[in-house]
Amino acid sequence: MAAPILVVAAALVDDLDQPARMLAARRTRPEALAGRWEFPGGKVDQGETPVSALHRELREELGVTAELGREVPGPDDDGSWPLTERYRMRLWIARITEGHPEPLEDHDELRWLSSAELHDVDWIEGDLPIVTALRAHFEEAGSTSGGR
Ligand SMILES: Nc1nc2c([nH]c(=O)n2[C@H]2C[C@H](O)[C@@H](COP(=O)(O)OP(=O)(O)OP(=O)(O)O)O2)c(=O)[nH]1
Repeated sequence: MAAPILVVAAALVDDLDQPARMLAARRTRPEALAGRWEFPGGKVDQGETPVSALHRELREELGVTAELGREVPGPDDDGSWPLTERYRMRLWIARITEGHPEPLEDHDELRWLSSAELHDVDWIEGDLPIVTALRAHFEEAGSTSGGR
């Protein structure tokens, strides 16, 4: 079987070091995924690096520029998260530096979720372990912020 296709995405947060809120996006297509929530991003095109693909996707989908923080490593050898048999995903924590996010392409709604709300939306199945990992990261960041 062919190697799974690489998707790149961002966990956009309000603050890279002390994240309190993260942006989730609701998909409009394909039909099987419409209405499910995900991390903004998309496939890496031929000739693109994963990081340049991610900047392009954020610009196209949300109309924003972002600075990337650390990558959230998944269990695969290349640091990716398995999504399905067809796709694997690398994910970076990121912060918007220019623009106000709008659901320009592929999404019809955006929501900023607090750490306690991270599981309140209907995530695409393959994203659930990532959301759980991020929640632990948010809580850890919160507990080291001196209760701020
Ligand atoms: N962007 C993104 N895709 C995800 C996530 N979780 C998940 O299973 N996927 C799947 C959905 C899609 O089948 C695939 C990514 O495809 P996409 O449709 O976002 O990629 P793209 O923007 O390059 O799409 P296209 O122009 O080629 O249609 O990965 C996620 O959190 N974010």
